[in-house]
Amino acid sequence: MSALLEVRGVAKRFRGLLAVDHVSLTVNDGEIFAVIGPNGAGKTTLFNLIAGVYAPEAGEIAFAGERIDGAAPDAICRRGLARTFQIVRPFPHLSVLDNAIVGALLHEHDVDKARAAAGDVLRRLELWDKRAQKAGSLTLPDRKRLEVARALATHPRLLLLDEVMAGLRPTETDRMVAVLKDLNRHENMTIVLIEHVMRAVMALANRIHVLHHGATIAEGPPEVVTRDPRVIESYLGQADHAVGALG
Ligand SMILES: Nc1ncnc2c1ncn2[C@@H]1O[C@H](COP(=O)(O)OP(=O)(O)OP(=O)(O)O)[C@@H](O)[C@H]1O
Repeated sequence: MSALLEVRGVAKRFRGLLAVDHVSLTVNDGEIFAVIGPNGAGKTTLFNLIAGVYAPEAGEIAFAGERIDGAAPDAICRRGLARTFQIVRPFPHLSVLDNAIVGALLHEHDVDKARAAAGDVLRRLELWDKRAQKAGSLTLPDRKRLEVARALATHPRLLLLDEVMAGLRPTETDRMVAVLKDLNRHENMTIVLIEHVMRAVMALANRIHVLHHGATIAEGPPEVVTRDPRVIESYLGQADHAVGALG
């Protein structure tokens, strides 16, 4: 397996607080890689560094062998690295289809082709029947799926998913897990997900990276990481997470 994303010793500080403390990780082509950790551990800030929202104060980030740290978010997205946001942000007054078209137009300047590509993505995410609905009127599970659809419409090689299971019921979580597994298996989509829903992490991830106070405390296959005493103490020991992880 070859490395698609390499993060080497990145750091980011907010007013003296080291939110990401010299973190390194490598995500291989075709892998599903999870980043977990307690609230405030630095997971979203790490995504923001990878996606170009912030430039790291230390370290380097390479995507497909080329440095991307310090590049603008749209330039990084154009290279094939798409992300969703923890707080879903579709354009509420646009239809579901138009939201997906906006994503597709990043690579495809022909509007008809962008529309066709957006339609493919909406069918895959089971949103085609709702294509004419305003995004703002969707239920939470549908908004979460639209967020993934918008990222996918940009035609990425790597998807960064920030808590796409949050607030979903178990059956809706299972649906999202099935969609992501299908994308990974049939499109060879590499996926990095931040996720608190351990049932989904265990069902999806090849490897898990654990952050605590901005720093890495463990990394490895799910069955190893979830037995690591430091991970149990800092994160999985919290009742909410233990149920899903160990049940
Ligand atoms: N823009 C910002 N300005 C100041 N502090 C910030 C900013 N963004 C994040 N932080 C702080 O950095 C730390 C890491 O936050 P971050 O959102 O990356 O954690 P997280 O692991 O994603 O948490 P959660 O699971 O709650 O989403 C926290 O202490 C947070 O308060």
